[in-house]
Amino acid sequence: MRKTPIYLKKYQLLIVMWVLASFLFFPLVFIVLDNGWGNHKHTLIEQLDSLSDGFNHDIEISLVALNSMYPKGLDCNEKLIHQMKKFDYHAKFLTTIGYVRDGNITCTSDSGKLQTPMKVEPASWVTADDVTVTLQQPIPLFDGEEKGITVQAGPFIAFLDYQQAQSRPAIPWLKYRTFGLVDGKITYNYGTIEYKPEHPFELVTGKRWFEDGYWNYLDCTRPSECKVIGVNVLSYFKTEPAAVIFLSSFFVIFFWLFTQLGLRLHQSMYSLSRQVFYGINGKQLQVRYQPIIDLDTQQMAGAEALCRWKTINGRYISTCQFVQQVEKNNQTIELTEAVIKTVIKDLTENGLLGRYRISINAFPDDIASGRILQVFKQHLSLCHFSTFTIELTEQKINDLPALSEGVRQLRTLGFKVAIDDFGTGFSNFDGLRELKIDALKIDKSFIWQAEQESLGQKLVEHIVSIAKVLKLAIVAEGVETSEQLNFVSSLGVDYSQGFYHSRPVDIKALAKWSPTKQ
Ligand SMILES: Nc1nc2c(ncn2[C@@H]2O[C@@H]3COP(=O)(O)O[C@H]4[C@@H](O)[C@H](n5cnc6c(=O)[nH]c(N)nc65)O[C@@H]4COP(=O)(O)O[C@H]3[C@H]2O)c(=O)[nH]1
Repeated sequence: MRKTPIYLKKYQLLIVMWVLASFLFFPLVFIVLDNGWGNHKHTLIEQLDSLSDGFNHDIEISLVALNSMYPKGLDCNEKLIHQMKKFDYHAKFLTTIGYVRDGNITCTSDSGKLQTPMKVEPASWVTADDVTVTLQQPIPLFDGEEKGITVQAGPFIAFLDYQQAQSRPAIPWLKYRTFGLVDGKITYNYGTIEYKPEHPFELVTGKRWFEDGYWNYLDCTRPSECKVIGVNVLSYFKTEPAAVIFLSSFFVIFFWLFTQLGLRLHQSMYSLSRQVFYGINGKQLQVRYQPIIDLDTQQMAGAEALCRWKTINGRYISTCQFVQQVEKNNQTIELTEAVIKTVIKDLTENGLLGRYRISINAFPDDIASGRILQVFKQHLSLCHFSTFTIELTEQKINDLPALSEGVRQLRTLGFKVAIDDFGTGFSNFDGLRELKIDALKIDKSFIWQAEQESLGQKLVEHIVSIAKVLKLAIVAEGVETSEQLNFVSSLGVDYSQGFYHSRPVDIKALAKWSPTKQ
């Protein structure tokens, strides 16, 4: 038996599809953002590089040049202060150059000779060229003092000019900041005002989406320096309506497509063909029994086993529709085996095995191939074979010689074989003779016409006379009224089956069934 697959409800499937759609849609948002600022990327990096070059250039020109001009240990004099002012004036990123003697700043380009020399704080880092960086160095400013980053080379110390290092970007949604690095620690930083990613060096993976409202890009290609460029996502979408239109159209298309796909999937998941494929099992398949009355004794001679099948939603569908689907799915033997197993179980549990003759519907091809016989041999002991009748519909006969052989084998082992719905298929004498069956079941459509004088009546009479010639037992199927019953009885029909006697019932009801109770 096949394992029942998971049947997702419509809303569950749609949720799965929408999650999938989001997985595909969000990369698109990244692509749009990436494209949006990608055009400006090179210009921006160039600008940042030139800022950085300018900054390094300032240090080089001012400090290194002053160093080569003035050795250590000088006293501050007018000439030195004047030189420092000159370099300070030309430097763009530096402000206030000072002279250090014995660990104290003794004069600066802004304040001249200091009344009280200012102590140089311990260096935060010393670079390979013996340049020291101090992060919290007090600096004399007007009457008071300010703390800032200083770079010291030799006796000269310079303060980073933050006014210069801060700028407003030309593109409102692009922000940037450059960080100087010594031994992996931040020294100076400059860039767009307000934009200071808190942990820029966690971004080493490259791009990370939505860090503090920015889509950040990290560029650490230069030694001792990293640039972080951020796209302000909200302001980008506010200023770029084309991107918004593009993304919203894609959003609608994506979700519409995936909704349609989900609905289609749901449809095929619940298709009759699939449900039948997995649904020939004890949960969905049941067997009902319709009594067959012996018209001589007026007693129940046996019953026909008729299957009932419900969908996974618990709705019963017409047996004919179900059987047709079983044939389309090539599951005929699977169905017959399931019915046979249920019938044997039902009969055994209710002490009816061997008490009544039970008719089982079978597909002619399964009889021809011997599969039916195999199934019976597998599930039932040989001594009970004679209490079963195998019914086959003449409409479905494909290979008459093979079927005759199958029928012969069944009968040899004790089964009775009957032709079901007789009159609706080939109904010819030669065929009947070749098959060597035991009984004929007259199709209900003829029985229903037989009440008044009609062609139907003549046909029933004709079928009965054929059956008698061939010495076959005759069953009238679909008997619904006393008139129909009287008519078939008067013709000498042996058995009657139909709603007049009983509708198909479950095994418990069959066990209690008696013709007088009806
Ligand atoms: N209106 C009316 N109907 C009556 C009356 N008496 C019996 N019937 C119905 O006629 C059908 C008789 O079975 P069938 O000719 O073998 O026709 C069966 C048989 O060909 C097929 N079938 C049913 N169960 C199985 C099965 O387990 N295996 C196979 N292979 N086919 C089956 O499906 C067909 C339809 O089965 P059901 O829907 O159960 O319909 C049953 C039964 O309920 C009556 O007085 N009035």
